[in-house]
Amino acid sequence: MSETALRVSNISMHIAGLKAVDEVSFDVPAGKIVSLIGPNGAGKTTTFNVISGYMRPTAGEVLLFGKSITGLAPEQVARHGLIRSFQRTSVFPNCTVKENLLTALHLQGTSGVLQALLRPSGFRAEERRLGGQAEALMEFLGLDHRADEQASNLSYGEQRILGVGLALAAKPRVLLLDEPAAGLNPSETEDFKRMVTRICGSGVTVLLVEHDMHMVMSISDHIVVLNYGRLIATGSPADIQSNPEVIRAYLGSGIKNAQA
Ligand SMILES: Nc1ncnc2c1ncn2[C@@H]1O[C@H](COP(=O)(O)OP(=O)(O)OP(=O)(O)O)[C@@H](O)[C@H]1O
Repeated sequence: MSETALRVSNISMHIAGLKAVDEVSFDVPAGKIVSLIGPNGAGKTTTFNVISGYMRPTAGEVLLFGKSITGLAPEQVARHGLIRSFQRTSVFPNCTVKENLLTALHLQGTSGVLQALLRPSGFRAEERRLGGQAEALMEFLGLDHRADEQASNLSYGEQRILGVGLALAAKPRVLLLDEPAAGLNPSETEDFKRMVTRICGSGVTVLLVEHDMHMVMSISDHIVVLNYGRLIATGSPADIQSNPEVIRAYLGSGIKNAQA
């Protein structure tokens, strides 16, 4: 059996008297792609906010590889290896693709002004090391041919991929993706799906919130369904597609949308 990367244990998040998330528990196995789905207002974003430290849950616990990260600030959660990539693109528009990745890598690196002043050769070695990592990341993302392009000149799909690249620069063990396919055209969605599969293949566990049911059903190992803040089903894509409660609450219209 595979190790549990992320355990969400009985979390509740009450906001102004509303049970946005109500006693939700699920596991994300290491090395898998898990999708969190459900109708608008079901509590998906709130669950992401709790997991990634943007909200402290009213009750319950979040464990990352067995260690509690409940109530930690987002930067502390990130230091433990859980990184969240946001729905809106968050690239530096006036920098090139390579500069974007180098900036993100520098934030993880050890070089600093003091080190540069004290030991310029060490600083140069660090620059070379990060340059090599940026090249490898660009190749992994399929953006190597765009290395010197300003990020604002990339297509929307490429900008989303670069946004994920910035998250990957932090070397996550678990990556949370918030509606990665939103606004992407079908061919960009295919590119994105391939990249998510490659990310998972490289050993990073992926949890995503997504409304595009074609994407969810084709890439997920496991699906978690929320409705009105409560967990109503978990299972494989096949289990979920044939679950009457999920069809009633969500997939009835979701499948129609996905096929449109
Ligand atoms: N900061 C907040 N203040 C008040 N209500 C909130 C807040 N955040 C979430 N809610 C409410 O909590 C419930 C769950 O919202 P949430 O955004 O988590 O759902 P969702 O499943 O992500 O929806 P969507 O698919 O539309 O993004 C909703 O009823 C929402 O209105």
